[in-house]
Amino acid sequence: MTTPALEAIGLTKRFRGPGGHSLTAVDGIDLTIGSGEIVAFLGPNGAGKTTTVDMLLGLTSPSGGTVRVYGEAPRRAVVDGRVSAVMQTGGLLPDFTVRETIRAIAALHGRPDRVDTVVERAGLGKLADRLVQACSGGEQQRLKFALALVPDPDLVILDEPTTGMDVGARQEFWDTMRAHAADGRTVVFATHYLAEADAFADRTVLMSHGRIRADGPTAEVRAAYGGQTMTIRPPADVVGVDGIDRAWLDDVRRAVAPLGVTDLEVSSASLEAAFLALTGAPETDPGPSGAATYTPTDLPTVAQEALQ
Ligand SMILES: Nc1ncnc2c1ncn2[C@@H]1O[C@H](COP(=O)(O)OP(=O)(O)OP(=O)(O)O)[C@@H](O)[C@H]1O
Repeated sequence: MTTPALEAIGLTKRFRGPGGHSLTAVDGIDLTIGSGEIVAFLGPNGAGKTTTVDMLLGLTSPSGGTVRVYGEAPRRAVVDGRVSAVMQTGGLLPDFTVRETIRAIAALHGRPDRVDTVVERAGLGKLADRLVQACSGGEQQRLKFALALVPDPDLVILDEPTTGMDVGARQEFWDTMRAHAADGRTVVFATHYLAEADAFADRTVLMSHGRIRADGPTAEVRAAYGGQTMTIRPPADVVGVDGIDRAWLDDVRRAVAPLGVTDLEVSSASLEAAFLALTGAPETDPGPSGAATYTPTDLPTVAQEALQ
């Protein structure tokens, strides 16, 4: 059997919280990630993602449980260049250029041969001679990614890697990441962005309150927790400037079929629906767009049956 990239058993981290109370940030996580997987850790603020990542990298010691990276202690795997990370925090030297920064880190790793490859892989060719202080937040984030690639790691761990990037930069970043993963590398990233997990991860591990709430192929996590979504187009006379008439919507909740609804569409719910269902966040109000979306749990059984 091949050694997994990551294996955590009963991984736990407790902190001393305000007033001396113990706070369990990570609560007995079991997790195995194989080589070549792209895995998203998805969860709201305070779910325990960063604490988990810190333990996977040996930056903080678990209060309980074990973690192995390619069968080794995390610190050993980092020293051996098998794993590297792009973290939320961690500074860059503002007076260095992008290339000088990469050269310095490559020298530290004894890998000066990697500079050109890394500049190209991270798409930094045009920025190579720019001072770090003149780079945007997104460009600096990309530079951090480049630094993580210097030791040619088998596993890259990224904590909120696209923070500060606009939509275009985010897209470019993930294109780069895909190219990196294409030759069998393992990528694990923590994110708040549901769309990123949906678009880039084969597998999603959904965390809240320090526990894993769901773990599986991203499409399955979506299907299991998001169920299905029904989109309806109401008759024109019930749509006003303020949106769809509330009384009419109540009627729809009671019985969809007799009300002249057309263009009934049933589709897979978004990962967002899964996320909301799991984290217990309030449901969004149907906007004034003239169309309304409900999860089946909103609807009476009769309406759900009509959709089967
Ligand atoms: N050093 C620390 N001391 C005390 N409590 C901490 C410490 N680090 C994290 N925590 C607490 O542990 C919990 C989990 O935090 P963590 O940063 O792992 O969550 P997260 O999912 O990464 O959140 P975010 O998405 O906001 O980064 C939170 O309640 C946090 O306040």
